[in-house]
Amino acid sequence: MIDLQIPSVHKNVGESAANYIETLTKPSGSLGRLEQIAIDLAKMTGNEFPNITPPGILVFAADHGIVNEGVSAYPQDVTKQMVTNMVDGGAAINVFGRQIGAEFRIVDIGVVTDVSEKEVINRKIRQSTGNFAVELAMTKEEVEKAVQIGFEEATLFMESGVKCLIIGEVGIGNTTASSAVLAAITGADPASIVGFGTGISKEQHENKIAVVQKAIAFHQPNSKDAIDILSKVGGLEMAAMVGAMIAAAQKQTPILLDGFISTVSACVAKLLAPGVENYMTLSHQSAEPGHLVAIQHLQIEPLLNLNMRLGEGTGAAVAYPILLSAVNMIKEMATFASANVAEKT
Ligand SMILES: Cc1cc2ncn([C@H]3O[C@H](COP(=O)(O)O)[C@@H](O)[C@H]3O)c2cc1C
Ligand SMILES: O=C(O)c1cccnc1
Repeated sequence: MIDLQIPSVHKNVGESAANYIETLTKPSGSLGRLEQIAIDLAKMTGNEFPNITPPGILVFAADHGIVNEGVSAYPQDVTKQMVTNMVDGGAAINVFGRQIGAEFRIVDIGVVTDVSEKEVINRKIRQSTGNFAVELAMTKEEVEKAVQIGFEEATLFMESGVKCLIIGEVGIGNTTASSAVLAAITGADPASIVGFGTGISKEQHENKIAVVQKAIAFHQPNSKDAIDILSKVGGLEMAAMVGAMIAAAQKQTPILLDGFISTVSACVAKLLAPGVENYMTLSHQSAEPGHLVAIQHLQIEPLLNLNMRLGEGTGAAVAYPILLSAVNMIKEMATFASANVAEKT
């Protein structure tokens, strides 16, 4: 298992950033939350003038046996097809990634079919998880392997120069796995978490709630044991995302969370490695109802609410320029003294 120790954030650097922001040529507090974002990034990176460029988008792809229960609006084949689409640059995450000058990598951690594209990093652990309505999603060893792989791939990505990590996913059925994981962690009724995912019908939604309720009753996951929860009702890409988040936090690299799957994985990461959450910023609030439950659990404030519900890392890529604005503010604005502007009377 990977090292789970998370370094403390640099509180003193945050304090100097806050003091320095007070000297910039603007009324105190007038850049609102951008000011706190700059302070938070300074605390994470240990640099009063943080560098978050280039951002890196790391997508983990995997399939889910739970799709046999009729929980998604799309066929399982779409996972592999979207991996190909991402390699070809046509997915939403490619578009938004290009627009922010992001580096992009995609890892196959458990797609059910063979992925032959050489651009896809092949770290397949198994072909899809098991159907957790009737069996374990995966063994505890497989969970630990996926966490380890996520950790390794994120580490390599950061070593290549990435300064802010966006961790995305693709995997048909993963809103069901995320709902079950969140129900296991929070104890909340799946009925208050389960949403419409890719756009299922009302009948399918009722079935999806029942599937998650039954799975929780069947497996009785231990709410305090991240590995137990992932093994019983999780996903391979979720476990890899957890490992990637821990790697970023250990390198004191800011993590920009995306939507439902990303935030649920962040809740798991916090359970496994407390302190990891201090390196996270939440990009947006997804339309998936369970996202609010995860947000409240993590006690983190989303930057945007655009009614998005796609995943892939898209919300994070769209929100990244907000982080960049905060950083450029503290790096480039003149001070009252340097610009010879009169201070408040
Ligand atoms: C074309 C397409 C592209 C996607 N990109 C991300 N997702 C998102 O939707 C899926 C989860 O929803 P559910 O649990 O309802 O299957 C995941 O692949 C997630 O990344 C997509 C879904 C589709 C159909
Ligand atoms: O919020 C998300 O991340 C999400 C919602 C629906 C489908 N896929 C992802």
